[in-house]
Amino acid sequence: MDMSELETLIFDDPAELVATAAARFADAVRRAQDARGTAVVALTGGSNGIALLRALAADPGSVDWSHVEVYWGDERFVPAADPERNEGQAREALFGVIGADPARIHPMPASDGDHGDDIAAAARAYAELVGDDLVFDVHLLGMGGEGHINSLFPHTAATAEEAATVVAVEDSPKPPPRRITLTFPVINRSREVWFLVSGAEKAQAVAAAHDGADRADWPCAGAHGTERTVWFLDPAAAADLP
Ligand SMILES: O=C1O[C@H](COP(=O)(O)O)[C@@H](O)[C@H](O)[C@H]1O
Repeated sequence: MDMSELETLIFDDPAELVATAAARFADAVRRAQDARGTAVVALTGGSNGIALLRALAADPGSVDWSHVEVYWGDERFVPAADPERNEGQAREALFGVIGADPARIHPMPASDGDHGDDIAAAARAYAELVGDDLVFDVHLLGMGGEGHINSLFPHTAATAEEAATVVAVEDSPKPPPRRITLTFPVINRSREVWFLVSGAEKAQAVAAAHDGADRADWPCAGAHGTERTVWFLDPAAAADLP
């Protein structure tokens, strides 16, 4: 773990976890807007990441989305209409519901988009969009049982990346194999990094991250906010914590 403030919160169940994370997300956005005019966030896919967006859609007044710039931490490099896309799931859960301004929503390219099937060009284009100075107010993360976050899997070049902010992944161990992901250099300049994690199959990774494991073995151990790192857990995911 790093030196930024660490909070580990354990909720009775995933529904309570998501409801609290959504309320805190709305607060964090408001604070960022008060401080800087616009909030900048990175979203995640996965069960809790999409449930959080649904919770925000149920209370549309909680966030002024006209002053939020929305990016993604990772994406599956498949056609835009593929139901596996984090972006499509987010539109269905939230952005289509509230009629978000498309100019504020910055999805990662799809394999039938401007760059066609050229995943390297697509990753470069997203890196240009993110640039060298963008700082997320909140970067949401889901996590896999082997500790992957975004599409940063154990013992891969993407997880070891120290320079590029966005890379292409061609052989993800979790399907689909072709993905685009933000890397540690940009994740770790986020003000706040929030993990949304539930389920017994995640317990070992949660414990490894809290124990300061090597990010090559457990990528979740390498992500932290410059101001705050928050773990939103259910009891099953927290079961191996001391
Ligand atoms: O592959 C992915 O999985 C993680 C975690 O998903 P979950 O359903 O187990 O919570 C997700 O955060 C990531 O964005 C996605 O690409």
